[in-house]
Amino acid sequence: MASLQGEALDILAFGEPLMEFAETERQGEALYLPGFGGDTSNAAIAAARMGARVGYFTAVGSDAFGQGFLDLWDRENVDRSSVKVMPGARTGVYVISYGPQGHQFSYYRAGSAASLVTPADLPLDVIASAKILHVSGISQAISTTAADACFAAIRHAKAAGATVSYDTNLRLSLWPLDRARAVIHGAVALSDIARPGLDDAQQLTGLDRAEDICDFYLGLGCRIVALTLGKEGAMVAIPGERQVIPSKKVDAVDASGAGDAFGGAFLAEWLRSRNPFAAAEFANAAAALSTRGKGAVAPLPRRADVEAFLRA
Ligand SMILES: O=C(O)C(=O)C[C@H](O)[C@H](O)COP(=O)(O)O
Repeated sequence: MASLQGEALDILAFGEPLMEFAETERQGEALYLPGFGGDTSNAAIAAARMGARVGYFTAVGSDAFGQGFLDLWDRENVDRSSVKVMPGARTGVYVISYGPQGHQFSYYRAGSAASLVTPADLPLDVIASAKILHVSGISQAISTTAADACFAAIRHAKAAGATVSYDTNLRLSLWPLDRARAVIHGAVALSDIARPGLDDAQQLTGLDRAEDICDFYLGLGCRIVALTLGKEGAMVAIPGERQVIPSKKVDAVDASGAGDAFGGAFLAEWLRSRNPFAAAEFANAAAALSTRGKGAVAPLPRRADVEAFLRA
């Protein structure tokens, strides 16, 4: 399904999709499992699997991986009618490898189609009609034109009365910390929902404690902070109230994409209940279930899986 037939979107996400190759082994030989990644695309699919009406904006190359994404979004009920296909450009790629510290990402994305997006490419009508615009630090790290396009999209969404959600997703192999901090915090200050992860936020803010980090992002002007704490769950803060929402235990295989599973499920559930604490409990369950298989998208649960898990 290329378009949700003119229905207004709950969520429009904007960023870079990346073809994924996740390291595995068969009979002692290294093997790379193909899959799909890219933080905002992962979050879009996670939200669509939870029943939200979701669209995605980016540019893909006129190559096999770009076509693979168009087909994926169609299968996942993600409206991709505003996605640009750039002739002669390539779709980015990343490899996930696993070591004692968990997963590591290697990128093959410089000059990718998504990094060539400029503010002039933005689908302004779609942005203005969605309830939530979701972007991330990675959406802004990939190029200066993409960073500018994110700022322009955020301002356009705000002017139309939409909610802006921002996942800080710090990737120091894409940009240095000082520039990342300036851009990410500039954008978070324009956003309503901040979605940092603890490790990223400690580097970005120089603060150690989750409570102080939540206060910092509320101080930038966000209405809701949903700070993920890895295995500990999440801390959710709104002005005047803060709660730790403990994680759900599962036998985890791979945490790649767990932050995006949380983010997509959080937005989908928050739109239904407008209760950020309940949304975080739901999102914790979705994130836990997403760690039971390798790769970012394939193991993402559906709403029925999350509800059954929460009842069990
Ligand atoms: O690194 C990038 O640029 C990507 O988009 C690749 C991955 O798909 C996400 O980074 C996964 O994100 P997490 O949920 O934080 O594990």
